[in-house]
Amino acid sequence: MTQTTLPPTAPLVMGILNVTPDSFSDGGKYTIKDNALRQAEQLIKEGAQILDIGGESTRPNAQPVEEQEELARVMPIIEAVLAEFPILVSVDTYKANVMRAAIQAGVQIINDIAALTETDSLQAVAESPNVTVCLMHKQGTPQTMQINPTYEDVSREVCDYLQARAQACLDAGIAKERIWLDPGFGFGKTPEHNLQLMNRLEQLTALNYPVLIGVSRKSLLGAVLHKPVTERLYGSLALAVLALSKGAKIIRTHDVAATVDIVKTTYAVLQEKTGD
Ligand SMILES: Nc1nc2[nH]c(SCCc3ccc(S(N)(=O)=O)cc3)nc2c(=O)[nH]1
Repeated sequence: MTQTTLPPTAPLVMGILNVTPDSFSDGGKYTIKDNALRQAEQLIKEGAQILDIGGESTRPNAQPVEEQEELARVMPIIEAVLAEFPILVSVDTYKANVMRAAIQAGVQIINDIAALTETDSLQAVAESPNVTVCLMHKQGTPQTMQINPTYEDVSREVCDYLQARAQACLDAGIAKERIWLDPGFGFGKTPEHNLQLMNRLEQLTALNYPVLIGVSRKSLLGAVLHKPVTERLYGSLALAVLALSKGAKIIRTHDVAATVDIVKTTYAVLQEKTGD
């Protein structure tokens, strides 16, 4: 088959919209619909190209949320954002029926931390003709993943897992162009594991799928900077620049305006063009 080499597209910025009471770093500021929509508007104003809407916190030790509760949280926001704003929407869920409802409502991207391994989720995405899916690596569950993360070679094992999950999608009839990969920073990794994954990110981008990275404000930065989540912007930007320089294509972040500028700047260097 002749490979059509498409012109390189600028990396995308995915803004985080948590609609969870105990969300990772917003502290549940945006649990009610109008607050969530105000935050959506803010992220779009700052230049986000994608809004990632999640109804269940998956940070370490977070408690799972029942399907009905997750639907009640995310669906009104998904429907309102899709109706009001010209922006791509992803839903951060591992539940097949939440995926189906979100796809039905018109989301363009499924962001699955479980890489379509949960019951019926691969089928839910395969039923759609065009939704994009981000397959993320994690070891264990939010309740267990940080107890004692262990690998022989974390970069190799993460790449092998994601390649296998991508193959499962291809076998289910999901086109290669619809698949993104993500190493899952902080999902069953020690700080050293996260540093190795970042330092060897080329191993993942070499698989030739768009790579999404989510390092915004995560504990790797706490381990390096010894600062709270509210003071990890500069470290988050440093990691984003490194990931972009290694070929990452989507950056998931709380801090959209700052990330938009480092994406533009890094991309200008990589293209040797100002972008005007
Ligand atoms: N594709 C994709 N989706 C994501 N959704 C989330 S929610 C963040 C959960 C969390 C918070 C904090 C830590 S920690 N202990 O490293 O600070 C780990 C996980 N993240 C990601 C990510 O990366 N990719």
